[in-house]
Amino acid sequence: PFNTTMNSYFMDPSDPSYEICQRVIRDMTQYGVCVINNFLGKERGHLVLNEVLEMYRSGIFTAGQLVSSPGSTEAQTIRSDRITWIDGKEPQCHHIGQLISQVDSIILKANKMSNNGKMGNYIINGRTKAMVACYPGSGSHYVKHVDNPNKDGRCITAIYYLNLDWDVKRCGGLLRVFPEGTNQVADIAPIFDRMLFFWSDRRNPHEVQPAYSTRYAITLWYFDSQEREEALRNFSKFFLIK
Ligand SMILES: O=C(O)CCC(=O)Nc1cc2ccccc2cn1
Ligand SMILES: [Mn+2]
Repeated sequence: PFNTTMNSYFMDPSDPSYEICQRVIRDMTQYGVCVINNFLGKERGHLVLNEVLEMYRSGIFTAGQLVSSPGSTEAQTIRSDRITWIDGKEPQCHHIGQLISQVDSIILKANKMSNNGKMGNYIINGRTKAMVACYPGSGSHYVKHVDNPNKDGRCITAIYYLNLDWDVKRCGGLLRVFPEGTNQVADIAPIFDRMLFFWSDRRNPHEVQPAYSTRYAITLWYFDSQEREEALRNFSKFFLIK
């Protein structure tokens, strides 16, 4: 039901369209998940994809899961994506940077527009860097997990998919979300130019099923100001400054 079919061609980055923000607020409030297709439009979507392909070719991606015993095959059992973190200001990431600011403006505008200026009772004031991930496609997957199980401050997961002609029957790589409190699952194909938002906490355990083609995605996590501040306060007590 939350799988929107609206076309939201690339909007003016400084002022995302009102209806997109309304859609995000409605779906996040009702389902905790929101899918927007044709997020950037074909042309800009391809420009972002080309930058990601170029990065992957340059070999800056690292194995997703750093395990204690290096070289163990354990990484393959938890997740086998290859990732790299960027802030979008790197010279060869201009269009990825534009995507990031487009998502920023939608999230921040939706947060302001939602009732009492909070969306899901959060006040969003920051985010992580962008994590560019690639599943190499030899059955690579990600076991069921929660992004933020212990209140580290992240409240919204935003994932932009880049995979042309993706056919789940042939390529696998389905993102399956298990929304808390219902036995309904949400199956989301990682198709080109699709934007996905979901609450990062225990409401949305999810897994990536084995992928048999190379599968690219760019993820941002948005912080709730209060939860983040609390997390940093708790975290800092581990570093007693003499
Ligand atoms: O690509 C998708 O459809 C989602 C994949 C996914 O869940 N990725 C992911 C990646 C993560 C990397 C570091 C820490 C937590 C993480 C949680 N989730
Ligand atoms: Mn995840």
